[in-house]
This record gives sequence, C-alpha cells and structure tokens, in this order.
Amino acid sequence: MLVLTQGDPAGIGPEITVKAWQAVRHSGPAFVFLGAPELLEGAAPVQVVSSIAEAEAVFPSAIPVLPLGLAAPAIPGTPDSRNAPSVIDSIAKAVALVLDGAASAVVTNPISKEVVQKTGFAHPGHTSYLAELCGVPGQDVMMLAGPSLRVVPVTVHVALRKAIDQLSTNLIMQTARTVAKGLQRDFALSAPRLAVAGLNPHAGENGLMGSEEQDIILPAITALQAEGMDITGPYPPDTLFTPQARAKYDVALCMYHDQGLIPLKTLDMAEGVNVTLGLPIIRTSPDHGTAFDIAGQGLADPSSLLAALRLAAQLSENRKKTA
Ligand SMILES: NC(=O)c1ccc[n+]([C@@H]2O[C@H](COP(=O)([O-])OP(=O)(O)OC[C@H]3O[C@@H](n4cnc5c(N)ncnc54)[C@H](O)[C@@H]3O)[C@@H](O)[C@H]2O)c1
Ligand SMILES: N[C@H](C(=O)O)[C@H](O)COP(=O)(O)O
Repeated sequence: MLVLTQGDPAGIGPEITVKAWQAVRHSGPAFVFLGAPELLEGAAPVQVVSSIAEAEAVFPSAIPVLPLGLAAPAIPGTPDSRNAPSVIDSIAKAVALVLDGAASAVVTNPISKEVVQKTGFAHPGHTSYLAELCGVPGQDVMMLAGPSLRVVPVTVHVALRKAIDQLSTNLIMQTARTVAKGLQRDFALSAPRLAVAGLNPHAGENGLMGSEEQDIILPAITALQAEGMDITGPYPPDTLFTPQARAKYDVALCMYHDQGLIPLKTLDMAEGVNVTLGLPIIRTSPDHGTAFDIAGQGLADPSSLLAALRLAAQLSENRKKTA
C-alpha cells in the first residue's frame, strides 16, 4: 500500500488524487491519502480509515483517507500559509508509516515552497526534509525520471549564480555514487551508465569558455572511473539530450536544475516522475508543482501522479528483491 501525501490543499493535488484513484481503483497500485478528507469529498467516494490494513479493503470502492485537519478552508488557487502545518505533517506522518513498514512507499502531492517557507520550514522542498526525517541528512539526491530520459541536477533549488559557486568535485562524486547505487538497487540496472554534462557552452572548449570542466568536473569523472564506475564526460550540454546521445546513457548528471529539467519536462512532462535517491525509503512525486493557476478548474492532468504511483510500486518491489 502506498501512502499519498496531501500536498498544498489549494493546489491541484486533490484533483489529481481523485482522477488517479478513478484510473487505478480496480487495477492498483492502491494508496491511502494522508490529508484532509474534505479536499476529496464531493468529487469521489471517501472513507476515513484508521489503519493501512483498513485502507487496503476500501480502495476499490472509495479513496481511503488517514485524516488530517486544516487550519483554514482550502480555496483552490489561493494558497494559505495557515495550512502549511498540515502540508508538513502529512509528509512526516507518511514517512513514519514507511519507516515503520506499514506502507511500502511515499508519493507526495505537490507543495508550494514559498508557502511552507513562510512558516520557517527550513528546507527548499520535500527532498532534504525527507532525508532529515529518514535520519540521512545531506544524503538525498533528486532525480527526474521519464520514459525518454533520466536527469539528476547536481545543484538544485538555489539561484543560478549560487549554483555555479556550489559546484565542486566532491559534490559531483557524492551525487554520482548515490545515483549509481540507486539505479542498481531500485531500477535493476546492474551497470548504470552515467553521462556528465559540462557547465559551459561547448563544455568549455578546452578552457576557452570557462575552466570548470577542467578544474571541477573532469577530476570527478576520472576519480569515479578509477573506482570502476561507468561514467563519462563532460559533454557539451546542447547535444547531450539528442536521441542519439540519450541512447548511450542511463542518466545524465547536470550541473544545475534547469540544465536537466528543461529537457526532461520538454520530453516527458506527462510521464516524468521525481524520485528521491539516497533514502532508506522509496519516495516519488509528480514532476510538476501545485499549478495554482488552474487549481479547481478540472483541467489538471493526473498522468504524472499516475506515473509516480506506478513507479513507486515498481521500485518498492525491486528494492524487496535486492534487499
Ligand atoms: N513536486 C513538487 O512538490 C513541486 C514541483 C515543482 C514545483 N513545485 C512548487 O509548485 C509551485 C508552482 O510552481 P511552478 O508554477 O513553477 O510549476 P507548476 O508545475 O506548478 O506549473 C507550471 C505550469 O504547468 C502547468 N501544470 C503543472 N502541472 C500540471 C498538470 N498536472 N496538469 C496541467 N497543467 C499543469 C501549470 O498550470 C503551470 O501553467 C511553486 O511553489 C513550486 O515550488 C512543487
Ligand atoms: N521536481 C520539482 C522541480 O524541481 O521542479 C520539485 O521542485 C522537487 O522538489 P521537492 O520534491 O524537493 O519538493
């Protein structure tokens, strides 16, 4: 049984939860929604439950809900930081259920970073918070996985100027090791092929346009190759995502958030899934956010949440086999 977090109650999470349940209520994967039941009531049959076991029996006929309360009424498209505690509580309780073995994986509905950070939430988003909850702070890696491409940004939710300053040989090495282990353990890739993007145009053209490739990136690749990892690069970023290039690797390590997420969401927005590597639990999420601009209008596409649910179930099975 998967546990699906509430996400921001003013976002499209409730809508895509209902649409996803309608799509998989008979086929699975089954999930329990950990959030305010009123977010779903009226759009689908809802059954408040008190345990995962109870949720299993209910799923084909109603959305099982482990209930949380909201501090303020949820108004689609109008986020309210008074509800941030319920957003955060849902994540924490979902992780606890998986750590306790009661649920098999966490799938998170989108949250608004801005809304939760207004309440002093110390993390840029789910990913580092999940690592803290799991007792592995700093070990988390964000991967976006779609049918055409997998990307991992080495620097993530920071301003681009800061991202370039954050780049280091050690950070690239730590990230690559976590990625290789995660692909072996959870994606059943015994010898994952990692391709590393350069930072500068033409990957710096031998120092003509920047020296990060020579000073930071290549030393990481060389050291990891010496450890036996199948890792190559740094490649000119503008040709790293062509069909021909993508056929030669299993994941692209990118130097900053949008260097990887633009091609991923361009190619696979509907099927893309955010997977957190480096955790003792499985966690996936849709690749998109709260979509406040369309919340409550019946326009939200549940495809990425469906892909996240299905991938979480698959990864959970894979992890059991490799455990
Ligand atoms: N996994 C997550 O929790 C997550 C991911 C990305 C962004 N966010 C957060 O979401 C908030 C909004 O971020 P944003 O506007 O940059 O990105 P967004 O993904 O919420 O929206 C970008 C555009 O894509 C559209 N869109 C997104 N998902 C859609 C769907 N399922 N169906 C139809 N259209 C969809 C939106 O309507 C919008 O026009 C921010 O606070 C951000 O931090 C959260
Ligand atoms: N995958 C999203 C993106 O970067 O576009 C999201 O922000 C991820 O953040 P968290 O899963 O850490 O909330």
